[in-house]
Amino acid sequence: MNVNAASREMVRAPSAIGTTEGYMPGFGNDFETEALPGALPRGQNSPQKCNYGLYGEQLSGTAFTAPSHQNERTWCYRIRPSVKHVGRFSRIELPYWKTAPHIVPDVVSMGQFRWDPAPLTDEKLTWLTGMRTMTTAGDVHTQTGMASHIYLVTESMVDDYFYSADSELLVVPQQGRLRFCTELGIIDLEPKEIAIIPRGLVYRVELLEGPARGFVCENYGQKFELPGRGPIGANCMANRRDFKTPVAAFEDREVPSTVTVKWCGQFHRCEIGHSPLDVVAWHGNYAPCKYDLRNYCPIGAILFDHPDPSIFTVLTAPSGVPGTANIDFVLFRERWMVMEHTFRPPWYHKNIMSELMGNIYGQYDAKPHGFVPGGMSLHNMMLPHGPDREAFEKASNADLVPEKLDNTMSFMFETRFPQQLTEYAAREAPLQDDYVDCWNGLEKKFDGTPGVKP
Ligand SMILES: O=C(O)Cc1cc(O)ccc1O
Ligand SMILES: [Fe+2]
Repeated sequence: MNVNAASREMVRAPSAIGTTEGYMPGFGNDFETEALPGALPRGQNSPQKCNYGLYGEQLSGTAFTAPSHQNERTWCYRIRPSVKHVGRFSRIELPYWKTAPHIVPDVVSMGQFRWDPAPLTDEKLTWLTGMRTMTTAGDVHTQTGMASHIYLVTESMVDDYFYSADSELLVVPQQGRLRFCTELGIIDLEPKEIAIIPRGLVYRVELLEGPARGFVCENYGQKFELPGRGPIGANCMANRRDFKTPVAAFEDREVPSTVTVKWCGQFHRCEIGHSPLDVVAWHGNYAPCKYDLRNYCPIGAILFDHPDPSIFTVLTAPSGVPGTANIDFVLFRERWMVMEHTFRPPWYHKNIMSELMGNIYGQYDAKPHGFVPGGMSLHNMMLPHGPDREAFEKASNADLVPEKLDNTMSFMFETRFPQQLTEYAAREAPLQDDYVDCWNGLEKKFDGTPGVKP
């Protein structure tokens, strides 16, 4: 049966009761969904013959023997097994997408850096050709560390599919709208939302509204999960119910197509005669999802002092050392500042973790100017940083009435590993050569006499 041969639209499962159209709620839930009635086997994973002539196949996101609360896998019922979606591979180059370990001779990564937004372009760029690595950390071969990228997308991937064996991708759009057509369903993504694309999942990215620009955290390590809330309790921060996983969708397209695989930092491509997005039904807990950052409920200081930014963690990817993340994804969004007798912006500090930040929209309190939407900054391991002079003077002299920080959304990819700049970040991207001067004007106020100084 060729249900959908002529159409570019995938056949999507009807949404179940209680779901937003096209998505099922919950983070890490055990989902089940079918795009054709009866396609999902009942009561077992491997029937002798699957309905509709489908093939059963398991996608394992954790070791078979991972503890049950961490164990993630999904059972797919598909038109062809995945092994028919690959042929003979040949290596291709995507020169702007780099992988750790990647240390460029003559590029100095030790320091504080800031970039203006990567300029939008008329050049034809897809999700693959438009990916530009800014930093890498750790080592993909040992499944530790991460890379940060910016993407510029001006055209859709057509009959061209991709998966990363190296990593899960956390996508943070800043401009434009993208559609991720994946093996497990369709995710539409726009600024103020994020998506998680699991390791090994095949997809193509279509441009819904362009040009599109955004940030990506490529996680080589253990998957992102929700942070423990400790004494905060069972609610607030990111709530599980606000994550959305797509319902099953498939296409039965027999056209010349390509599949590109990222594997240990190299890219390999093969040609096949059909779309690999042919999963008609699936069940399991290893799946892509999206989350609307406007649902993030920040917790903060309600009397005095400025807490550590870990209170704003949306997602954390563990490193194996308890409490020390491979990556924390941290969100600085709209919130009230009410602290009394307090310097309210971030304090001056040096951090063993390295801090890669991006601005989605608005103004960030520690850097009122220069850190602009689409821009990025890096405060690398144990390099001091904090508010610029303007922010310091303003906050030191402000009338401490309750104040709403409005129209602001920045984020941080914070990793336990030092981040190495790519050649692109150091030489091609719009690096602000004068960034460190933002602290130059900080005055010596000390004059040896006691008392508060102007
Ligand atoms: O450096 C930054 O701007 C990020 C940050 C914010 C904050 O509120 C406290 C510490 C911190 O590193
Ligand atoms: Fe910081």
